[in-house]
Amino acid sequence: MTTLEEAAPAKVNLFLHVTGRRADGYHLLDSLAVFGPAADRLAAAPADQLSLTLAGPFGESLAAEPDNLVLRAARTLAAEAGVTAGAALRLEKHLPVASGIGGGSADAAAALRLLNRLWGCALEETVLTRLAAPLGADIPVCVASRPARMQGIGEQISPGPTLPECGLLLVNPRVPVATPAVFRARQGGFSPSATLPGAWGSAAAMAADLARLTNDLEAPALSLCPVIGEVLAALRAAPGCLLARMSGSGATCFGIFATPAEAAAAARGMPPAWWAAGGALIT
Ligand SMILES: C[C@](O)(CO)[C@H](O)COP(=O)(O)OP(=O)(O)OC[C@H]1O[C@@H](n2ccc(N)nc2=O)[C@H](O)[C@@H]1O
Ligand SMILES: Nc1ncnc2c1ncn2[C@@H]1O[C@H](COP(=O)(O)OP(=O)(O)OP(=O)(O)O)[C@@H](O)[C@H]1O
Repeated sequence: MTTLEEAAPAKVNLFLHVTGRRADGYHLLDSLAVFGPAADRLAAAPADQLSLTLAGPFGESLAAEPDNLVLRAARTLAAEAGVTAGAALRLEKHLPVASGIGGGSADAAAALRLLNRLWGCALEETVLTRLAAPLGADIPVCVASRPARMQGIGEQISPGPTLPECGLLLVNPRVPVATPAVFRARQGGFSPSATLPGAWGSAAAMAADLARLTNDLEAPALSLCPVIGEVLAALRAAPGCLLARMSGSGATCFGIFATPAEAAAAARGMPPAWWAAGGALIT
């Protein structure tokens, strides 16, 4: 039987400015999303019914319920393409849940790509991106899983600067953080949109520019989950760390390094009770 597979890489917000708020309460953002160095894996085999099983180190933190984003994405695609077949889906969960690196969003986007192939729908990437938007603000950018600028509430996607080869380290203290609570805890006004170059020639140049920008959700997330401060301090103390910041609504924080090997070495130096993954940023 044919089994197809897709990787669902972590999404990392290198900066995240909250630039405004819509009448429906959703926030307008300006962010640069990049992907790597850890991923969930989704596999699909043909079947009459739609089903989902969970595996992997974080599989037990989720229930394979109908509201799992993978199944919601599958139903959305089937409805759009008029598919009546099912699929036996298996999600291997390597990314911590509710952690600011869009694990559920990456899984949903992977489901769209995977079932588009399994069911022979042949929908263009732009169509999958449009289908993704109502499922969650982070899902459109995860469809291509390529570095991209996110604006609007996340659905306006455009190419970001050309990125240098560099290393990325992700560290999560194993404390889940709920995205709506972080947006609610935010105080103060809005930030301007960022001005970005067309390309960064080195990790150091990228880190220097990013240091002038912020993650506006870092302060509210810290107020709800103080251990984030310890994660940031550990990253800043790691040899070769050029910049440390929180991703998305937290609690995962990232460090930028000149090389993937330095990021992987720094991962081995993090406290064993935390989740850490170091390697290459997908350019
Ligand atoms: C913080 C980010 O991770 C940055 O990439 C995303 O904006 C969040 O994306 P997400 O988790 O896919 O968000 P959704 O599942 O669509 O929304 C969860 C909740 O976050 C808040 N939310 C989300 C996105 C956004 N632009 N403004 C918001 O205010 C809303 O309260 C919403 O009910
Ligand atoms: N396949 C899935 N993987 C992870 N979470 C899922 C999935 N399906 C549904 N969810 C629900 O979505 C919520 C958010 O999970 P997710 O891991 O995507 O958050 P996040 O990393 O904070 O995302 P973001 O960076 O987009 O804010 C979880 O609380 C979980 O109950």
